[in-house]
Amino acid sequence: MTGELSAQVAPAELGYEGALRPATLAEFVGQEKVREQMGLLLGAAQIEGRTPDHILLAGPPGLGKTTLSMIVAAELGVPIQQTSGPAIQHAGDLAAVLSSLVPGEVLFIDEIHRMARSAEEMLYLAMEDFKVDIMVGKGAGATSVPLELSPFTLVGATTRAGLLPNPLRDRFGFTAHLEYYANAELEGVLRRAAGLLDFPLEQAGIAEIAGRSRGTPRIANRLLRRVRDYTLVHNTAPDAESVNAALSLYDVDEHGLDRLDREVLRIIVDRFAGGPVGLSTLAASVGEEAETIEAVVEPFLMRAGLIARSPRGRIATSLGWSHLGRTPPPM
Ligand SMILES: Nc1ncnc2c1ncn2[C@@H]1O[C@H](COP(=O)(O)OP(=O)(O)OP(=O)(O)O)[C@@H](O)[C@H]1O
Repeated sequence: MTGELSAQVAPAELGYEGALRPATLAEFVGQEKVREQMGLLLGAAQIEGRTPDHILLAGPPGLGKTTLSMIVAAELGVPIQQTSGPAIQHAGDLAAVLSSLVPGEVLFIDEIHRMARSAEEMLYLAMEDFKVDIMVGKGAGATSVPLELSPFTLVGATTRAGLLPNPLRDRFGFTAHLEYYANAELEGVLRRAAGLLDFPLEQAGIAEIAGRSRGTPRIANRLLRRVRDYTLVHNTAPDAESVNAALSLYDVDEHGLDRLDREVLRIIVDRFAGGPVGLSTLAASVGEEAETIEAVVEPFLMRAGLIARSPRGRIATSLGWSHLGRTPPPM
């Protein structure tokens, strides 16, 4: 353990998300291509008795990046240390984590695009040669002392692969692009989770939740839990009717839009006459971080065809207008 910067992950991680995390590649539902690519990468490394190439996981939140990093460690039978870009403010923070790694260990850096620039530069050498140069002293008397590291596998996760500097991106031997899950895959995620929770939700209910989960397993699992709460408290059957009642109580509409999504859409339509609206104006209007709007809300609304991006900002499509029950202005 290296203080607050990283946390050793106990195998039986507690909590709802932890309990539902698949532990092996075989249990990981969907993302066929990524699973196959990853399986090859890990298999070849194991045959040759070396650490695999460093892995970059790119994609929107909640699609399984943290889960995959743990699977990499579990499949290789090695420990994992987790940290995140924002926790690495200085090169020294990174040096402390790197020097504590045991041979073969997986280092998971979430939101790697938010790491300090000085640390990024240290990481280049560490990834390539398992070495870092530590600066000792200040000013004219400062010298750099090389430090050998244990061989390790870096698993970086980012929602913004485009923000990574090229030299860093190039040092990952494999980039997995995680895509939103198809409804059939989400049904698989939900069936697995319902089984683990001992909740006999019928197929129509599973399909209903999948359709409202925005292609995201984390959301699917969260909605499943709300539905389970509902059936427990109201003593109703684990069926589609309970799903509809529970999800309307939690303001998740039939397309999976939640309160924030609808608010963003409503502001574009009502306050800005359909747009265009710039990201920062939009974020300020709904009182949310621009990053949340950009990484979570927008991709979903765009995928659903409710908004579009123009060079001057976001605009509501005619589908977006009609989703709110408004008539789009004539073109
Ligand atoms: N392919 C999958 N099969 C089954 N469950 C999954 C899958 N992917 C994700 N999950 C579940 O979804 C939840 C969220 O996954 P995870 O935390 O790995 O997402 P993430 O992409 O790392 O998100 P973030 O970037 O926000 O941390 C976990 O509870 C995990 O069990």
